[in-house]
Amino acid sequence: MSKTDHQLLVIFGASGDLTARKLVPALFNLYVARQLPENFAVLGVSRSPMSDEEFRDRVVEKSPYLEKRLDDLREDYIKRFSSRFFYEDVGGSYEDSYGPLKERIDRINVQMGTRGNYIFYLSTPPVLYKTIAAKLAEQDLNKQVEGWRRLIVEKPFGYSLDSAKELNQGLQQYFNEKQIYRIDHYLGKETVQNLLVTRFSNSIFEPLWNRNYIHHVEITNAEQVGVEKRGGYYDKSGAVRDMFQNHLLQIVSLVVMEPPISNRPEDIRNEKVKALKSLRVMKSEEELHQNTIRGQYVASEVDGVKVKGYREEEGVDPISTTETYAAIKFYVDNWRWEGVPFYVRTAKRMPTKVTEVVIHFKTPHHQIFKDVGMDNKDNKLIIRIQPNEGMMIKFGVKVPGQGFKVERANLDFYYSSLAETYVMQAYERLLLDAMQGDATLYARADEVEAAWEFVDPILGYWKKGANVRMYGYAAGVWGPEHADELIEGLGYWRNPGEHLTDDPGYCVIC
Ligand SMILES: NC(=O)C1=CN([C@@H]2O[C@H](COP(=O)(O)OP(=O)(O)OC[C@H]3O[C@@H](n4cnc5c(N)ncnc54)[C@H](OP(=O)(O)O)[C@@H]3O)[C@@H](O)[C@H]2O)C=CC1
Ligand SMILES: O=C1O[C@H](COP(=O)(O)O)[C@@H](O)[C@H](O)[C@H]1O
Repeated sequence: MSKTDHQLLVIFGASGDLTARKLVPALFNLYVARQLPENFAVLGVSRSPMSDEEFRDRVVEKSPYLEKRLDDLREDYIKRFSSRFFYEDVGGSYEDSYGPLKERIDRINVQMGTRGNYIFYLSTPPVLYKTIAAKLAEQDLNKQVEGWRRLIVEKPFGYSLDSAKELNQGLQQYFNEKQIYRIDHYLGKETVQNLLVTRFSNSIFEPLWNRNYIHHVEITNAEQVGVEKRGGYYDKSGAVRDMFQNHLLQIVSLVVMEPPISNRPEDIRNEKVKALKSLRVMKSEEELHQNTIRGQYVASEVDGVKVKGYREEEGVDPISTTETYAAIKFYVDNWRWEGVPFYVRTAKRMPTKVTEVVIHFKTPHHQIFKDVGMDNKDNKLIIRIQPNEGMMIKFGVKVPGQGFKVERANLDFYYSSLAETYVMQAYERLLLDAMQGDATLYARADEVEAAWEFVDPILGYWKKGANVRMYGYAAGVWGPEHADELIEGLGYWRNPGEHLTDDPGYCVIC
């Protein structure tokens, strides 16, 4: 295990939702698992005035997100964790001098023995990222003189290719790329990392991982919830910016990439960039029309409960044209993937929460059991990212008895079977990596820009509006039916249930 230096984590936007709901619970789990360094402190920064005690109450001692865990622990243990938290407000805006903040950081550094090692975590609205970086630099807080300095940036990384470039340049003016950690919480998921291990630590998958054996690749990211309380943010974003440009293209890059020469961060990230750059950018309106589908959930009833339509959600424009469903078909222009279609969809208000990658293998070239087999004889590898994380291979076997009746069987693995292994949540893993200076699971500037290169024309085409349909779909169904037509030759998506084995095409041998 890598060594974790003594350090101070400074969170900008510390009065916000992300800090309370994700960051502090992740730090707490690391603390309980004894993964935090001995000298570790957190300084929360926001505009709201708050004392250290009020901040400690809010994010630790009276936090609804820690409530259950705290009930099981001794009070002095919780107090010890909580006493590492401090708070400083930056006045009415983030634009005033950070002189007082620097003095506070210096004092905490001495008091807590954090040796000048600072992580600055930007969890504010993104418009402030560059300002905060500039203000930190004004106080030399970007300079690695006595300790190291790192900057973690929350998504979204831009709103378009141009704004992403502007943001990257803005940050790189003050921090060098090696100091910048762009967080994508999907990369912190064990099962997403397992894509690398499955592909590159086995000799049985990689020889088949190409156009000769793979018919198509299907990736589904479905959420049961709607936009919840984030309507204001989501309406300016939509499914493509919120999920596809970042999380799903990160998954695509891991499926598509060539084997890296080592597991060093830069070797892996170089291959991911190459993968993203090889996605065929759709240019003509015809291509965009044929290969992209957008939708929006409408009011309906799910299990007898009335569910609001997207346009009725709080913070959403009643005539909004923001998509809550996106399905995109595309190709990858390189030696390995030429001619293999990728189908990727993401949506809110689906029947269940599930994310999975399905590799559909080609049917055998010469089929001697054709007359006695099943309707659909393709082999599949299903990689379940969440929930009930695991993997399953579908293959044909002979039904015992006379003749050659073929049935499909499953070979499966569930992460839950590794019962003794503690599986870290995404933010735990990513925070710990940044604390240890490991950027493998963070997005590099060129990765983000390559993803935007692919996404920009889709959003541009949709924005034009004319002739681009917005399909309504009832909450609780698998999106617009029209999306099935995207999958040529198959005509339907795998609409998975909560469990890996929930599949209409699944059949046991009886
Ligand atoms: N919440 C989530 O689940 C996720 C959030 N993110 C990203 O993380 C970041 C933080 O998200 P979240 O915590 O939900 O955001 P919040 O809306 O809860 O706000 C975060 C902080 O920013 C400050 N703030 C809000 N509006 C302004 C403003 N106009 N000017 C200056 N400061 C402002 C607030 O503090 P104060 O008013 O006290 O200064 C608050 O502490 C965002 O970039 C978001 O996109 C990414 C993934 C998931
Ligand atoms: O980044 C985001 O991710 C969540 C989904 O994350 P998951 O880990 O629960 O799959 C999504 O709800 C949110 O809209 C988006 O901003």
